[in-house]
Amino acid sequence: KEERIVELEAENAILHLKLAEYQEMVRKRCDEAARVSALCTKQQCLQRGMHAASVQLYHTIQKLKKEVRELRSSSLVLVRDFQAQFQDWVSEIVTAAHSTQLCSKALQACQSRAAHLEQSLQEVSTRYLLEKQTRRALHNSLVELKGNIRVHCRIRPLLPFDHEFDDPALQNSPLSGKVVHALDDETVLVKCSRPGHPLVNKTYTFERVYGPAEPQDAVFADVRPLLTSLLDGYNVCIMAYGQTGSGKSYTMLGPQSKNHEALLLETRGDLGVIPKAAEELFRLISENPPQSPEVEVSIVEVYNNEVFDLLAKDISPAVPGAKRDVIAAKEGKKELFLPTSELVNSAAEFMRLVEAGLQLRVKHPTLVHADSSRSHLIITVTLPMATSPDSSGCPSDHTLDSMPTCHSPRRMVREKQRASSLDLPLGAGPGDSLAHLQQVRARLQLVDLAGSECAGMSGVTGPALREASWINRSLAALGDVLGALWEGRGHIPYRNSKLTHLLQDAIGGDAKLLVVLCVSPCQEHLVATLQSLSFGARARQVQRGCVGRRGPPAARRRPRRPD
Ligand SMILES: Nc1ncnc2c1ncn2[C@@H]1O[C@H](COP(=O)(O)OP(=O)(O)OP(=O)(O)O)[C@@H](O)[C@H]1O
Repeated sequence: KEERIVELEAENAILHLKLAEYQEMVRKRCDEAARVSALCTKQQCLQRGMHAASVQLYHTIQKLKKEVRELRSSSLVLVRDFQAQFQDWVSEIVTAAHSTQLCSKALQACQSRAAHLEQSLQEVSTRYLLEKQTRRALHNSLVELKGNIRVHCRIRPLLPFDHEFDDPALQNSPLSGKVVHALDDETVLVKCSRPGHPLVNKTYTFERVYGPAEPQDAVFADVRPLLTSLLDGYNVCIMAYGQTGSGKSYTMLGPQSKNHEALLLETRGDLGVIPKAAEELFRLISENPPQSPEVEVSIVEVYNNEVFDLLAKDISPAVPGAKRDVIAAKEGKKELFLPTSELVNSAAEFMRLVEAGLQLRVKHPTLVHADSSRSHLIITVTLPMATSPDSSGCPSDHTLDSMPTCHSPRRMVREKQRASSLDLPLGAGPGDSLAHLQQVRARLQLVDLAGSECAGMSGVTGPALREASWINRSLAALGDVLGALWEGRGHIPYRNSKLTHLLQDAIGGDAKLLVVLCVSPCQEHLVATLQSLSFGARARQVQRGCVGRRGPPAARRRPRRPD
């Protein structure tokens, strides 16, 4: 029994083990069944989604099929349209090609016509230029025959010290802008406007008008022929006139700097009339070998109606060097001022003298111009002219200015002073007859006038006001002299001012006189500009009779460019 019990217990244990095994299998099968059931559920969902998607896809495909059908029919229509349009275009292109051919033929015809017209325009322009030159030459000859004063006008550009400079709106405003314009190379247009009044345009005609952009070279190009005339024996005077700050010193000397040495160093284009004239003078002299290379220079300034010698030397050993000396008029047959004169052999020597003189010139800053010249500067260049003893060649009676050759320079200057003080030929002894004199002199005067000014605008007081008053008085005296000459009065009031007294020969005599009017373009200077332009207009009306030449007849000399 016990064995049986053990057997049964062992059997029971085995059965328990099997049961546990079967339970484990059942649990695994249950897990698998659950997983399979979840997969089945998921698959069912997917199947449902796929069904819905396939239904949607079916609808979409149906729709797309419909659209493709529509597209096909509309593309057929488009193709048909395009073919029709293409046919149109082809026919248009054929027509255009045809008309292009016609046009190119017409263009060729036009081009040859234009070339022809251009050529004739060129011919006409050349003829016009020639005619203009001829007219100008004839006008110059007429001016010369009548002894008229040539007047050129230079309009300076707007400059940083002008109110309008930085403001383009002001520049074009009729009440405060640029009101003076060069209409062409002979006409100045002034737009006169006052608040509450209509705009009045005034025009002035001169022998030459330089616009603001015209360089120094353009001014000198018109001065150069006068130097040829000087070497041909004519007295010449070139004078810059205008209100303060209008560009007189710029025109005559070039841009000014405190260091006057700069005059020699300035770029060539900027040099003014005086340095360029010096170079041209010595160039012309070097081309004419019989001509003496020495010219005599004197420099004076008229300041407060006194004449100052700017080349006077202080000979006292204590203060050697330059001295600003007053010159009193010497009474003789004719009152004369006798400034120191020096002989120079080259343009560089000439300019060194000018620079030395400028160091002594009186300047004073004003509200209108920070570097205002307070005196009239007169540089006189006297040139001995070689001639034969019997050559008369001189229509006027200026042989009194003749002088003999062959003296040392120092003696020549002294003798000249002595002779001119008596108004006799230099070196002429008691027995000398004028017919035997071997040289005559031609004179070039280069004048940088002080500028007229309105004390209200320039803001000067005290001594500067006195200077301004003398400047205005001497310029008024210049105007009076021109007025008297214009009216042909018997008495010309040269002696009313030292300025007119000194320039008497140039203004009323036989010199070729060129006045360069300098004007500002600004509205604020309009009154002074109109005054300057009226002065110029009056000056060119003055007829002084034929200008006279000193020296041998033109036939004996090398031909020069006509002035
Ligand atoms: N054409 C120009 N181009 C450039 N700058 C100019 C011109 N004209 C004048 N200027 C300048 O304008 C200023 C005044 O000119 P400038 O000294 O020649 O006047 P001005 O008429 O001699 O005056 P003032 O009578 O008071 O001495 C200077 O700074 C000068 O350099």
